[in-house]
Amino acid sequence: MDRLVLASASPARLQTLQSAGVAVSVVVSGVDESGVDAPDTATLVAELARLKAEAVLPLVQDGDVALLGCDSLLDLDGTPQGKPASRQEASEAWRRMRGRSGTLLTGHHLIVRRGSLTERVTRTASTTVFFADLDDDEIDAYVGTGEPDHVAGAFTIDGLGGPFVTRVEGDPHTVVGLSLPLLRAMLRLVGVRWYDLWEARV
Ligand SMILES: Nc1nc2c(ncn2[C@H]2C[C@H](O)[C@@H](COP(=O)(O)OP(=O)(O)OP(=O)(O)O)O2)c(=O)[nH]1
Repeated sequence: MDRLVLASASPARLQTLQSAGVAVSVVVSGVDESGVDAPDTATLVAELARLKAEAVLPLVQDGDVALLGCDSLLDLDGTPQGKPASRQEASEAWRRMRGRSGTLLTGHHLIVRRGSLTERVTRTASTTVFFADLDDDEIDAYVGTGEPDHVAGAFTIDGLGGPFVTRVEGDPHTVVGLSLPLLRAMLRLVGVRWYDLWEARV
């Protein structure tokens, strides 16, 4: 196993893996997330991650493969928040979030196929995110950049939203959309060592 197939259109997930030296190919699942329901946010992100990875598996050519699907949502008071549907929704989300904390949950579904054996591992990582107490003008300015439109919970920790997150408790990569230490542990459960996936380095 010398490459990971990422079943995600997320530039943040791809960048996270590439920065960690992982040889990665992207096959976007195109899964419609809208109709999927679950009793809680942790279960929902795990199910969405599973749907994405399983949708891509048949698209990957035969042979051995390690394939990962992910999904991220912000849980605020038990309510899952994905990407805002509008600028208005992003503003309303920030008015709820400011000065408080929420839990960013990222589901991971790993499929490893070796010959006729296919193994699956699903795990969810959670990181608590503490938000600065933005005033209305800051919220309007940040929402106006358009960055919140594309990210779960309408914020980033590694982009324009950086100043608006005062601290995190847990793996920060989970917030960006893919927990590297969790993926390492998942791979190990199915006999893949992290360094097997490192891009050949000169
Ligand atoms: N760079 C960055 N991206 C973030 C952050 N928080 C959330 N995101 C992004 C990661 C994902 O691209 C997106 C969450 O949406 P999804 O989990 O549905 O993934 P996405 O629709 O991007 O692609 P996919 O459904 O996997 O094909 O939000 C952050 O702090 N930094």
